[in-house]
Amino acid sequence: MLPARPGLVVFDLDGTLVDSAPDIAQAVDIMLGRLGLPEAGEVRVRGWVGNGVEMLVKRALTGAVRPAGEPPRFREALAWFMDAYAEHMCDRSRLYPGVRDGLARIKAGGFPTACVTNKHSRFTQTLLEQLGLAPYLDFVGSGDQFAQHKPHPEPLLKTAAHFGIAPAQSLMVGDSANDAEAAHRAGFMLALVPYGYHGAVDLAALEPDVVVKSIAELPGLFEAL
Ligand SMILES: O=C(O)COP(=O)(O)O
Ligand SMILES: [Mg+2]
Repeated sequence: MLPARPGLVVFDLDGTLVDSAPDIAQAVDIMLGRLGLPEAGEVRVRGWVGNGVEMLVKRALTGAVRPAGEPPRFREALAWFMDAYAEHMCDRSRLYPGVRDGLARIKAGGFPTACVTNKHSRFTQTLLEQLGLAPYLDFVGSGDQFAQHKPHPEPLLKTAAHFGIAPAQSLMVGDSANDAEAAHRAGFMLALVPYGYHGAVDLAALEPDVVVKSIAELPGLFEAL
């Protein structure tokens, strides 16, 4: 259970609000095709999302989840990916069930809201607008807008400071080990969703305050506090 009623609710994007992997996978495969390399496919790409676009492209080029250094043709590959994803960002990406309803009720309840993602700012705002989420979010912070990515706590600490809310009064809602580590290091409360892109990680091992099956469960939890 959450230890306190949050004064700020911060949402992760990919894997928490939006199932973006089908379009990300398509753009990865377009990029690999341009380089004359075999396609990766959606199942593998799902395991590569969550650490920003540069890491995604390195993973796609090497097939390794923790690639060392910069693989050959990285810059060229990154440019191909950025172009392909910009063109196909919203072909098949969908909100997870309960997201719109949950966000609308949280906003109506007067809670300040933010989205903090490792996604590049070239894509974040457009995706939020195309999926109709922009009106529910008071602040959006993308991976390239902070010096450090999640799991580093900086994006969360800067976001809490932006609102003037103490980290201990702030809630991170995410799907991955990156979100959990960032939340713990920042001193945020943590809610996790069981879907998304956390691979085989056991959610309990990430020590969330609460696991919610959908974002629509959150407003009821807040009311109870
Ligand atoms: O890695 C990305 O591009 C985005 O990941 P996030 O929205 O889950 O932080
Ligand atoms: Mg995520």
